[in-house]
Amino acid sequence: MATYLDDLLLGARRRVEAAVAREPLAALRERAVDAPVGPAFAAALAGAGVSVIAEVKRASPSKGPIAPDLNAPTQAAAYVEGGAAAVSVLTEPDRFGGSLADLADVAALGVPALRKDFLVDPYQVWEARAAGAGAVLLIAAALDEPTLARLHDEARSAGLDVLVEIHDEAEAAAAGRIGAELVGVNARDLRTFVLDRDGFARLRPHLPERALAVAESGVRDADDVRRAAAEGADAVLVGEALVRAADPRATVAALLAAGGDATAGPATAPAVDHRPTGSEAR
Ligand SMILES: O=C(O)c1ccccc1NCC(=O)[C@H](O)[C@H](O)COP(=O)(O)O
Repeated sequence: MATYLDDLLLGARRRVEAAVAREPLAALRERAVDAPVGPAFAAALAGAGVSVIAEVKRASPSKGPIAPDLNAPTQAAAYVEGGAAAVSVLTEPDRFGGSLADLADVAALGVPALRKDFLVDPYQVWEARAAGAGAVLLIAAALDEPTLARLHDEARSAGLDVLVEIHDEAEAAAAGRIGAELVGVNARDLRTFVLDRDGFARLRPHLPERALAVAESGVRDADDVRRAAAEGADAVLVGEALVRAADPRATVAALLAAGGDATAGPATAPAVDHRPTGSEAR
């Protein structure tokens, strides 16, 4: 029986086909390398304490509509004022209500931005680059290992960082083999939507030694961030709790403080970008 994840992957393939018909890969690449490179994503997470990757999320398969009227750049600006190191933007339209326009609008703020979507084709990597993203998400559960490695290499050659998302020991090992430098443990099973709140602690020792570790999904409050910090997270990725918050700026600041960053508060300096320039990424 087809799962939600299968449907999401099928939808992604269909959107790629339609997009290629409008703009072939060669033309997209040409446009992408001429666009300014987005601020570095991974470097922004490497500071003291647990960094916050704050997500722009209007809806989800597990919850339905969450914040349907959310304005992506306004929400992202509040996150940045609260001290978020980076912003995750769901670009999947059918179940999450997102778009590449949201990604471009958020990236235009000058914040490191992650394209969070169901990537199955190099074309989507170049769409992210053209929109000004600093990173893309690759979901190990959605890709066989050769495809995961190919998309990882494509993203790196496009000058993007890659957050490799895993759910178990086998996927953690695959992340190591492909040279992942940024690995997220998603507490949410993408087929059943059940949250495994012990998953990060269980999988943390299996992550590639030098990789930054991100705890994704189900982070509700300061206690959850304290727990992630104690379990060895470098960053937490938080969606629903922030889009439902009455004051997203203050909520990010409170999560950041719980993560042990003595400098918690409004972000003042952009992250240093050590990645290739647009023409070097060509
Ligand atoms: O959120 C879902 O229901 C979902 C279902 C199937 C695939 C992916 C899904 N979410 C994407 C994410 O990974 C989360 O948006 C992200 O980690 C933030 O999670 P949360 O803080 O629990 O909103």
